[in-house]
Formats: sequence, C-alpha cells, structure tokens
Amino acid sequence: MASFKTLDDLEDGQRVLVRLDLNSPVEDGEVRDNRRFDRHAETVRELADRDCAVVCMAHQGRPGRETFVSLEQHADILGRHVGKPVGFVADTFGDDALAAIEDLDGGEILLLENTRMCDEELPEEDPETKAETEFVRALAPAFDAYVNDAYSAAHRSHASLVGFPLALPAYAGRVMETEYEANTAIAEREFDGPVTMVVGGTKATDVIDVMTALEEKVDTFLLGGIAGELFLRADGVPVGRDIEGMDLFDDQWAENEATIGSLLDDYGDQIRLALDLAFEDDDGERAEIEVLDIEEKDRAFLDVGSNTVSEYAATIEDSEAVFVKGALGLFEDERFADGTVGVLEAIAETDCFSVVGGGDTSRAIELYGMSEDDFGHVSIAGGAYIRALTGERLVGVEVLREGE
Ligand SMILES: Nc1ncnc2c1ncn2[C@@H]1O[C@H](COP(=O)(O)OP(=O)(O)O)[C@@H](O)[C@H]1O
Ligand SMILES: O=C(OP(=O)(O)O)[C@H](O)COP(=O)(O)O
Repeated sequence: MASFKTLDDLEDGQRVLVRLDLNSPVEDGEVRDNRRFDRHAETVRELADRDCAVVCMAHQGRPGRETFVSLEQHADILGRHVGKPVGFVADTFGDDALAAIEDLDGGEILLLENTRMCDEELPEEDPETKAETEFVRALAPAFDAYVNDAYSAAHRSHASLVGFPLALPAYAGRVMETEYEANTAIAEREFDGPVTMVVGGTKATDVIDVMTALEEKVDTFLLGGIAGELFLRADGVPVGRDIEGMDLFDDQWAENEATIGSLLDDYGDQIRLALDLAFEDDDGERAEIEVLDIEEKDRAFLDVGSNTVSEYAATIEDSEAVFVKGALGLFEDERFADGTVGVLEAIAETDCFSVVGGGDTSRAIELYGMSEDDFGHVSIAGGAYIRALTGERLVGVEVLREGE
C-alpha cells in the first residue's frame, strides 16, 4: 500500500541511522516508560539482529519546556525493551558523536543526544534546506542508510526527519509502516452513524488547526484539557493558565482567541465544552466547580468534572465512531484521571469503532488497567494521526516516498 521502501528492502549488515520518536512524559525529571519504547524496540531489535550497526536519534520535549531533557534515561529504557544494551553519547553530530558511531560494530546499538539540542533541527524549513544543514552533512557520511520509524513526528519538517532522506538511501521502519497503513485506512473509512472526537491535551494549537478541517467528518467535538480551557476562555469563562513554558494564554492569546472565536461562531453547535472542572483544594483533595460559578481566574484546573464526564459518556454511547486526541486532565495524577479514564471506559464499553492517539494519551490505557483490545486502534501518534485523518500528507512520509 505504501509507496516507500521498508526494512524488507534493506540489506543486512549496514550502518544505519534510525529516527525514532521517544518523546515521553517527564515527571520530576524522570522519563516515564510508554508505548513508544516498546513499539520502536521492534524496529531496533530487527536491525541489530540483522547485524546492522544501529545509531538512533530522537527528540524529547521542546526548548523552554520542563520536558526538554537529555536522552540518557531513554537509552536505558529502550535497552530494556530491545533486550540488548543501548549505548548513549551526549552529543548530536560533533566529534564525540562521530567517534562513538565509528566505534560501533554490527549488532550494537547507540542513541545520540536529543536532536532538538542541535540548533539546526527545529526551524520548520523545506527538506532541501534541511539536507544542507551541518547536522545532516556531518552525520550522513558515517552511514549506508537512513530509517525513519517516527511516524508520530512525521508532520514536522525538522532536519532529522526530512533532511537525511535526501542525503542517504531512505527506508520506513516497522512502526512507520504499520502506523501509516492503519491511519491512512482509517482516514478513508466512512461511517453511517454519528462520529465524535474527544479533543484535549496540552498541544492546543495543533488540535485547533485540524478541527476546521474535520468539521465535515466529525459530528461532535468533546473538549477538555488545556485545549478545552482555551475554548472556555474564548467563550468568556475566566480560566486558563500556561503550563510548562507555553504561552497559549498570554503571548499567543490574541491569535488563539480570534481562531477559536471563529470556530465557535461557525461550528458552535458541534463543539461541546466542559460543564464543570476539577481542581486541588486547600487540603490537597480533588474538588469540583460548575463552570457557570467560576467568577475569576484564581486557580489551575486539572480535569473536567463529573457532570461533564457523564454528558460526554452519553454522547459516546450513541456514537458510531470515536476518535480521541489528548487527555481531558492531568491523568498521571490519580486525583485528576476521572475525565480521561471515564471517557476511555465509555468507549471501551460500547461497540463503536475507536482510535486513541497520542504518546501521552495512549499511556492512560495501560496505566488504568484497560485493554488495548477494547479499542479499534491505539496509535502512538497524536498530531500526526489527526492530520492524517484530515487527509493531510505528512512531510516526513512524503520525503520517504520521493526517494522511491
Ligand atoms: N488541565 C490540565 N492541566 C495539565 N495537564 C493536562 C491538563 N489536561 C491534560 N493535560 C496533560 O495533557 C497531556 C497529553 O497532552 P498532549 O501532549 O497534547 O497529548 P498526546 O501526547 O497524547 O498527543 C497529558 O500528559 C495530561 O497530563
Ligand atoms: O509527541 C509528539 O506528538 P504528539 O504529542 O502529537 O503525539 C511528537 O513527538 C511530536 O512532538 P512535537 O509536537 O513537540 O513536535
């Protein structure tokens, strides 16, 4: 189905540069294991078993956010999933990285430092420009082939994703292959009954952009998380606080307000906002407040409230298909997991077709004892999967195809 080369086309014993997406939740400086590690481990193990020298690259967080940390811990976690040691070098493409790559034998695995610590990685530029960066020009000659397994980052035109395929023979890894096929098939599927999309999480601008594109495909959007707070604020409710170095509610507010205001004007009937919200009270307990009773912006809201969960669950019960992108609250803290878990349980209990996406959100399924078998597809991609739903082509996939 996909028109790119896969690992089936790659010769054994090559020196390969492999782009993974190990972007993970980080709590108090500790990187949390999640589905991305065990999915990517399959690609890495196969390459090592085929006697390739496997050098992995990945990013973590965004500069300025608390989750922007080194990949040292990721190497240990990945090694546990692969079942082989994964070495780590705290360098992206300098002398230390090149020396460690040269030392690597067939069957061995190395992880380079966070790609976003390299200045040339991030600015969104076209693949040709990215291929000309020092980052790509310095690393590419050390390899025979490039493998992109990071479907979940394929919507970003960053050097490690789009520059290398122009500099080296390029292949799709196993995760890239299966996620591409599943998400493309889902995007083409038609449903007879109501289609619902649960929209939450912290990457609010990502989801706002695709809601307009999905307006015909989705009958009802159920909003929560930080994304939901943006909509509530645009609707006149005094909520919203920036977390983790974001500036959704301050610097970017004027722009966000205008976009959300027109979404509410144009598709207000399809968009449902929380009726109540949860916060931490003075005793450290979960407390709830009706949205209509919120008079001033004086606290952080960490989940949707119980009335909202009941309303959203009822809509899900009547749906033919449900798509989830982003958590409805800070589910990693049990006190604020009710929204996310309530919605996921409602989906699991009905026989609707469902997709749960996002590196963080998909983690809630195993954290709260649910089974992936109760969902149609659990994707480790968030932003990439909702873009795929709109029919948008992902630049990281396109550039692999062009190499065909
Ligand atoms: N009200 C909230 N306050 C703080 N964090 C929140 C809130 N609502 C959701 N989150 C966080 O959003 C994260 C998921 O968001 P996001 O990164 O956009 O999704 P994903 O990685 O699943 O695509 C979860 O880790 C959750 O803790
Ligand atoms: O975690 C990711 O996306 P996701 O949260 O939409 O699944 C990807 O690693 C992309 O990260 P980015 O949104 O910081 O570019």
